[in-house]
Amino acid sequence: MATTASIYRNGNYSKNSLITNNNKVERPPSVNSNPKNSLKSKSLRKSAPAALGAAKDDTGVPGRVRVAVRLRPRNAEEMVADADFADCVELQPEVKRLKLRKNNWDSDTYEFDELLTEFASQKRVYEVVAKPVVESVLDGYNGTVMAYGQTGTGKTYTLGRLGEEDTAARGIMVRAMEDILADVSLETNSVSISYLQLYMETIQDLLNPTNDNISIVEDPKSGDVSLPGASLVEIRNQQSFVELLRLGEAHRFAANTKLNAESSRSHAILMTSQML
Ligand SMILES: Nc1ncnc2c1ncn2[C@@H]1O[C@H](COP(=O)(O)OP(=O)(O)OP(=O)(O)O)[C@@H](O)[C@H]1O
Repeated sequence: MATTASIYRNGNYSKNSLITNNNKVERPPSVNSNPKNSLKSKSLRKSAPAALGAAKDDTGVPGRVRVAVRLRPRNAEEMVADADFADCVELQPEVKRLKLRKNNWDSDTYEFDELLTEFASQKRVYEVVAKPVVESVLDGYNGTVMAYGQTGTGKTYTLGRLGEEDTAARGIMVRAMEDILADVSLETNSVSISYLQLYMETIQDLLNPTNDNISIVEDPKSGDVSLPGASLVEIRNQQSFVELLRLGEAHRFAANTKLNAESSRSHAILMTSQML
């Protein structure tokens, strides 16, 4: 099970979106004090009458973190083992709740903004989770889409699939850039990306691997966080974007885990900026 969080915030001269693949973190990441370009913790709400009331009141509050959960289908190994997710997870899409069964007599229920079952298409996931953030970025706000979950739960699948053989499999990054490029004129605007990985406490440039210790700079006055050492590459068209993603992916640190033969092992961060 992977969760995705979407955040929208006001921006200044440029419009930025941040798409991250947050790997193997046991606890939600800490909340950044800077609202712009920030990675924020997901707001899992345990279902209780008061919490449900608060969630309804929250709807439409600008800048609120929205959290969706996606259940992936069983993989080949799980099929062979005849694993049954229903033993521990029950999705209740009509009320957007997920029940985690601890044992036969004890369970916890959580409420999400969106629940995506194993039958949810990549298109549906994009439209529910990321499209609103992309639209908000095109309106001049900063936005972040973050995937979070245990190894093998489908973060890379959800965000990073290029969908070259099967266009229906295109993930959030490819679909987001398609929508950005459909909206802007590259004759008058410029769209650029940085693509990075966070591994073993250092940030490496996936578009220029020799640049392997990028520092994080925080403006003491505004609290804005930036990575001045990261390559910023201008996008000419969708094809050039996909080529950069492929280049970056080739530089990503990967190794197998017990649960995923092609585990990414690092946090990937794609940043796009649109300059007016
Ligand atoms: N919704 C889905 N539909 C079909 N297959 C999926 C889905 N989600 C994930 N998978 C498959 O499950 C496997 C693990 O997915 P993925 O590599 O995206 O996990 P991950 O969370 O990025 O793992 P890691 O953190 O180890 O990098 C892959 O083979 C992927 O193709």
